[in-house]
Amino acid sequence: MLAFPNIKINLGLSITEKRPDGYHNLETVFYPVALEDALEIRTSPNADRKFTLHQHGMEIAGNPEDNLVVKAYLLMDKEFHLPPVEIHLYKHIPSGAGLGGGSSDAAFMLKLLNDHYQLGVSEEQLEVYAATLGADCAFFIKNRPIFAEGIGNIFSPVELSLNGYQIMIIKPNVFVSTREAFSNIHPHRPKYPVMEAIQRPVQEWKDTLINDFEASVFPQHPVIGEIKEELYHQGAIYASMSGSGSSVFGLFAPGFVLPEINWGTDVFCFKGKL
Ligand SMILES: C[C@@](CO)(OP(=O)(O)O)[C@H](O)COP(=O)(O)OP(=O)(O)OC[C@H]1O[C@@H](n2ccc(N)nc2=O)[C@H](O)[C@@H]1O
Ligand SMILES: Nc1ncnc2c1ncn2[C@@H]1O[C@H](COP(=O)(O)OP(=O)(O)O)[C@@H](O)[C@H]1O
Repeated sequence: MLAFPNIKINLGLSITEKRPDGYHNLETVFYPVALEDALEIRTSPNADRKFTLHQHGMEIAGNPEDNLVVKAYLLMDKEFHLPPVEIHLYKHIPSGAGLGGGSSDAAFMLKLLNDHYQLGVSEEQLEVYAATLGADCAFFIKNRPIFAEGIGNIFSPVELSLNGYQIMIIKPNVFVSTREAFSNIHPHRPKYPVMEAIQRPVQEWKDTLINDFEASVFPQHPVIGEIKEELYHQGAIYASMSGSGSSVFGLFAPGFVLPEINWGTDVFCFKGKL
C-alpha cells in the first residue's frame, strides 16, 4: 500500500511564550502543499525482524531506528501487534527545511497502517499518537489548513483558501536546527495576531504576517533572507521562511509566469500550485 506524504508551510509563526517543560507556545497557520515523498508498506510474514527500511532519494542522517516512519510503525505495533513489514521511503522533501517532511512521513505511516490493517483507529486518536512523534505531526492526519496553538498541536478551523495561487519553495544548503532556532527566540505577543492577519487580503500579509524565527535566523544565515528578498523582487505577493527554516516560500498570483532563477548549485527549488 502506497501513500504520498506532503509538506506544510507556515503562514505566520508567533512564538508567544516559553513553557515550564522547555517547549514553546506558538501560533501559526499550517497549510498543506503538494511537494511529496512516497511511502510504501508491504507485509512480510516470514521476515525474522519486525521491519526493514529501504530508503531512496535524498539521504537522511541517522539509523533506521531514528527514522520517524519506523518510530510510527513501532508505536502502532506496540498497540496492535502488527505483522513484520518492508518499508520503502522515497525522500523528495528536503530535510531540516521547516516543511515538516519527517513529521508528515510519520503521520502518513500511522494512516497507512490504520487503513492497511483495518485497525479502526479514529482520526482524533491518530492525532494523539502523532503528537507523541513530533510537535507538528498531528497536523498531517487531517492535512487541511488549520490554525495551530499550544506547541503546534491544538487546532481550530480556519477559513482560508489559496486555491489557484502558485508557490515557489527555495531551500539553500543551510541547516537550521529547530531546537537551536527556538533557543535564540525572545517570546512575545505579536502586534498582529496570526488569526487576524490571515483574514486580511494576501496583498497585506507582507506587512502583517510575520515568522518570528526570521529575526533570529536571518542574521546567522543571511542567504535565507536574501532568497526572501529575491522572491519579492521577482513578483511574489507574499514571501516568508517556513517554520524554523531553512526553506523560504513565495506566493504568486494565479496566471503569473513564474520566474526562472539561477539559484546556484546545491539549492533545492520547487514550483507548484496551491
Ligand atoms: C516550530 C515548527 C513550526 O512549524 O518548526 P518546523 O519544524 O516546522 O521548522 C514545528 O512546530 C516544530 O515541530 P517539530 O519539528 O515536530 O518539533 P519537535 O521535533 O517536536 O521539536 C524539536 C525541538 O524544538 C523545540 N520546540 C519544538 C516545538 C515547540 N512548540 N517548542 C519547542 O521549543 C524543542 O526544543 C524540541 O526539542
Ligand atoms: N522520515 C524522515 N524524513 C526526514 N527527516 C527525518 C525522518 N525521520 C527522522 N528524521 C530526522 O528529523 C529531522 C527533521 O527533519 P524534517 O522533519 O524533514 O525537517 P523540519 O522539521 O525542518 O521540517 C532530520 O534532521 C532527520 O534526521
